[in-house]
Amino acid sequence: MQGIWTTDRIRKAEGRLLAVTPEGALMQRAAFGVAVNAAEMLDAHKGHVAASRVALLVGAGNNGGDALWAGKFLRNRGVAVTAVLLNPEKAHPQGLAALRRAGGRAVGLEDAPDVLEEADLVIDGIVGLSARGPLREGAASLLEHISAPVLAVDLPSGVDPDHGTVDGPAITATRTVTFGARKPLHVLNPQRCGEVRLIDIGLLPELSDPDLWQLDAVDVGTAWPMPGPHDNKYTQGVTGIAAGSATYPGAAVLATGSAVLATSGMVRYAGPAADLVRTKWPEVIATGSVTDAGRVQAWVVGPGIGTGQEGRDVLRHVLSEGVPVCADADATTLIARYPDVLDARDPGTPLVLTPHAGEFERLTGAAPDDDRVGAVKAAARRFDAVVLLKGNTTLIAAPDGRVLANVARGSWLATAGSGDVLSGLVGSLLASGLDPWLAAGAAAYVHSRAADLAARGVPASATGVETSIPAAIRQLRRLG
Ligand SMILES: NC(=O)C1=CN([C@@H]2O[C@H](COP(=O)(O)OP(=O)(O)OC[C@H]3O[C@@H](n4cnc5c(N)ncnc54)[C@H](O)[C@@H]3O)[C@@H](O)[C@H]2O)[C@@H](O)CC1
Ligand SMILES: [K+]
Repeated sequence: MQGIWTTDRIRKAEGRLLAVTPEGALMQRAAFGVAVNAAEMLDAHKGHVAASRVALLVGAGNNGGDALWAGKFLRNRGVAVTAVLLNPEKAHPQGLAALRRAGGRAVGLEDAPDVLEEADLVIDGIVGLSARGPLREGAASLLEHISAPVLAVDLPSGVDPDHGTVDGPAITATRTVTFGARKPLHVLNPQRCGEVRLIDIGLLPELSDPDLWQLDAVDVGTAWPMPGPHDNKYTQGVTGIAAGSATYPGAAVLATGSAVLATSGMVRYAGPAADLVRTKWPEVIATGSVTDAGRVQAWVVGPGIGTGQEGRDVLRHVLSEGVPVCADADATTLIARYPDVLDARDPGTPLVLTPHAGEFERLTGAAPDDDRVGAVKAAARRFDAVVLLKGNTTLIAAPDGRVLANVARGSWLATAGSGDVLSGLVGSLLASGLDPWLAAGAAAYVHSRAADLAARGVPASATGVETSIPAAIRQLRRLG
């Protein structure tokens, strides 16, 4: 699992590291990493490094210092480097001197439009860890002159480092090179950061207990249940699906199907769509009601069950069964409307809630604000549940404060029925006995990868996403 830390903690860790490192050494390491990435981008976009033109946008702090030193390293490779100094009196003195010694130029804001328009690559060193608010006037006026690829130093300037929010003019980077450890905006606003590359400057030993976690293919591949030689259909966990209604039988088919495809344990379905589910998934044991469904190791409840008395009874029944429950869609609305249904749940019974922003607002009384991480953590504590807040970056918080972020590569999952597929995945992993936080995180990961595989640049249906689940799991296994 990869860690992500807030800027306050990174700054403190940097302070400790700076105290035991020769002066300037960390900046040199960081800047060298920027220069290597710049050269790679020039090579990719122009086909050569020497004789290409790079514009540096240089702000008042060390972020600008990184850019100036990177410019010096690029000069050594024959690149024509021009620094645009946004605040000439405050530009990093050693960095500026080094760039000038290497034959680089420095200009003021008035010459910036021409420099930017001629550039093959722009390096954004306007502001880094100490950024507050959107770009100020001078820097903001330059945005319209940028047409070349942008390499952001540490973070795209103007984007809030801890929340990833943008309240005004901000840089959109093609690639971001960050130092020591990734910061929240890299996962909360991946669209602005482009591809994020991490340069090791020796900071990780100074950091512990990340504020956010991110799963990779190896983590998910390791966690994903694999039957052993002594397993049978029951020992791998039986998933129960309480979904669908006469009006929405499709939700039942989708949620059940994704549980069938996710692991090789057994799946039971209980609800009014039993006939349709049986026809589509003959391997499923389907019954008409949760009361005669038989034993399961986890329940998925909610997709398409409606928000009436019947749905409420179903929800109350599965919550009282003493096994982990993934409450999705209508179940979320029912919990918001009738919070006392949760009284049916034993305090020790794991619960996973999977709201989108609207359902989150219904559940908690407030839409997730700029601090999505804070909002989802508070909800997890309040409901004593794992809360999975859907979005382009899906956040998954556990009641003990751990938060996972899953970054989707595209937005193809914004399609009808996609949530039903996710809940089936969560349920099957809960049934296999996985820690509920990890189960929800691994499910979100495979869900988004299945969407990539199904879409490949064109819209994908929820059925298409579901059909791609085995391919997404196969990919994990290969990578893992
Ligand atoms: N401290 C360290 O050990 C290291 C720091 N490094 C670099 O140093 C950066 C942090 O440097 P600093 O703390 O000097 O701060 P920054 O360079 O992030 O910002 C400095 C100045 O920008 C101004 N500013 C804030 N918000 C602004 C906005 N929206 N528009 C325009 N100006 C704004 C601030 O008033 C401040 O004076 C990191 O992001 C990284 O790039 C690296 O060199 C690696 C080592
Ligand atoms: K920057």
